[in-house]
Amino acid sequence: MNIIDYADRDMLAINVAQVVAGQLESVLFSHERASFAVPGGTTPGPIFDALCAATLDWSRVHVMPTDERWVAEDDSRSNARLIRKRLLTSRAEAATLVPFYRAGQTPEAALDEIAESIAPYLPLSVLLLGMGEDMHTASIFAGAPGSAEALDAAAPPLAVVTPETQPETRVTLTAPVLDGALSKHLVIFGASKRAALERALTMPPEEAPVQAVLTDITVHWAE
Ligand SMILES: O=C(O)[C@H](O)[C@@H](O)[C@H](O)[C@H](O)COP(=O)(O)O
Repeated sequence: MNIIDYADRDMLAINVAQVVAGQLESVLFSHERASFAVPGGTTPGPIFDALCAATLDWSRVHVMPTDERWVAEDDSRSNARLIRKRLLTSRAEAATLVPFYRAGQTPEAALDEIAESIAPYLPLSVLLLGMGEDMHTASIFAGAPGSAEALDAAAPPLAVVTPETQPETRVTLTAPVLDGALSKHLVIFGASKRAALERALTMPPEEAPVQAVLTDITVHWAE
């Protein structure tokens, strides 16, 4: 795990966008397409704002959420909504979103169909993750129903997790898929998340799910 400290969040957003754009572009030099999984929450927005203007062949990039709250895309909590609004705009509008939410279906019933829709894009070319102060990442929340399955080394690509701290059920990429990404980035802001990451290094994944994806990852941190 490599940690890069930035002078401020703007510097971080610009640099992470440049690094990710470069990694996507180099994948596209030797592959027909590239896949990019991104988190929800408040962290990625500024990175998306910088990345969406990058000059690369976005028409060959498939973007998916690392996890989705099981809400309609017009719901303010939807990650697909965040991605469409902040990332798939400007030059990146040409990219393809691979959404998880399926209207009228339960997460459990939709899981196989979603797994089929993401299968062509695995392993992930580039992964961007966030982390909660409780050391969850994607929607793998310690102790939540479904998280043990999501952390299993033999887990299928997706799991349904129902964190009691969250207002809705989640569908998340599982640890093997996240950890198997070819280029991995974790972005965290603030002293408390930095301390939480340090704690996670001394804990098992069952108690600190982010621990399951920390091999060969670049952590980007700003106050
Ligand atoms: O859907 C989500 O919410 C994210 O995928 C989740 O894993 C997020 O990265 C963390 O909860 C951190 O959220 P903040 O960026 O808001 O701190």
